Amino acid sequence: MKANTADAWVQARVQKYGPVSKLSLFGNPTVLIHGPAANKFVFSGDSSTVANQQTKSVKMILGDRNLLELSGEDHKRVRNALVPFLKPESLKQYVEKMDWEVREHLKTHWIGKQKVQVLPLMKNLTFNIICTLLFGIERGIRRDDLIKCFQHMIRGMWSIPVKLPFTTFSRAIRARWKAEKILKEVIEEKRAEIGQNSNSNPRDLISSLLSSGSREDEAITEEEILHNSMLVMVAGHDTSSVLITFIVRLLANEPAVYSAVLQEQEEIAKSKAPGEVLTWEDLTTMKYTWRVALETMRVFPPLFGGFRTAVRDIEYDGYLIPKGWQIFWVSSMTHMDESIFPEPSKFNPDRYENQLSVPPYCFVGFGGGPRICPGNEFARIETLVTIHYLVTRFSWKMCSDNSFSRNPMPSPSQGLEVQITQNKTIVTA
Ligand code: HEM
Repeated sequence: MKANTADAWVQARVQKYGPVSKLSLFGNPTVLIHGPAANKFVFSGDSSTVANQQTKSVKMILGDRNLLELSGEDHKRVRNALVPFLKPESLKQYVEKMDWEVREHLKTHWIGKQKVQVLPLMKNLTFNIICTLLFGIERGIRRDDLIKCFQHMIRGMWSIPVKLPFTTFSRAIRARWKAEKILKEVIEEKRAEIGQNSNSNPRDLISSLLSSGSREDEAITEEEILHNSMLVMVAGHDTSSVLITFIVRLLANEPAVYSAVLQEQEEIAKSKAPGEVLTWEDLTTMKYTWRVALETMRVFPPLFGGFRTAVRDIEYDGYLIPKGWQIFWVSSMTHMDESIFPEPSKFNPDRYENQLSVPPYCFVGFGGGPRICPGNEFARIETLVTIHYLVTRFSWKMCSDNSFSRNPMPSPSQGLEVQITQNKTIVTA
């Protein structure tokens, strides 16, 4: 994984052993499957066939009531509480806040600089966006403390769960308790606010969760709010920061795509008065830029794949998957299948001109079925707003080479160091 040999490794296995093969991963018997039918089988499987299962480290760090650990009715109930705030109708009103976060970030970290490292900066930006929009946590000591906690927690999620002092995992567990303490204070504050003004619409995800479910079968517990807040912070900022970073890398390597994105974004920038913010309507016109993002996700999916567990003996494609075995799905084999995406190595955003031309379960950057990423619209908005300000205000060229590793998210060499020049043509505010 680390040296980015994962795609080649999967391809070699499939060539040698065929579409279904068994192996041992993390000490567990595992079946590797791929392709649209496999994706459909994994994503649409119900809790009587496949269960979602994360590693022990992930479960201990995020808590056992987070969505990834839940199945059946429990999963449905918690997901139903989470989703309303992440729907386009709710997110529409937050474009202005997102716009403000991006401009503040650029003022602090890009303007006046000659070189920047894109990936760490994008992690900082997407974390701040989540804190403001989803958790209503203002800038300051509390937010800075949370960022530090989450950095340790994310490192620990991919480590071996050894609870000895000074291990990455132990540091992650200590950070997790500190993050939980901060989030508990935030929940108490939001609860008090709701108590004082029970008729107002929820302004962030925690308030929305606290206000959800008046019926007993809809209610979500405080523990579930905590564990899912931690999940959203991790799932939300790590993935989007990788996507934005790889778009920046791609735009440096593909001049024709860069010109087309710039033209689309300049049209919008020219229609604005100095300092005027982007609106939801502006985002709906950024069609080409979003196609570039989709194509970036096809070639460099932030999530390489994932795991499920067979709840009972299951027959798949003529093979028996025994109860308790891990099922490993990978996106790259489907995304690089030339019968679905002709000339798969060619970067071609026009593939998505007609969304219906991509058959179901073939583009799985956001997963599929009942566990499809509930943050996909949130990711779309933050990506488009960020790319708008980056291309209209800066030009860049890469300082580092084109290589990247996976740990397990794709991570460009030297965090993608780029040399930047500030554009003079568009008025900045
Ligand atoms: C480019 C950005 C993103 C990518 C590529 C991405 C990708 C994915 C994928 C592939 C899954 C399904 C995993 C599986 O079925 O095993 C998933 C699930 C999830 N994502 Fe995202 N995600 C992104 C952004 C976000 C954001 C911004 C949020 C929150 C605001 C979020 C929250 C979640 C949650 C909570 C789940 C678990 C859903 C469930 O189990 O029901 N993601 N994501």
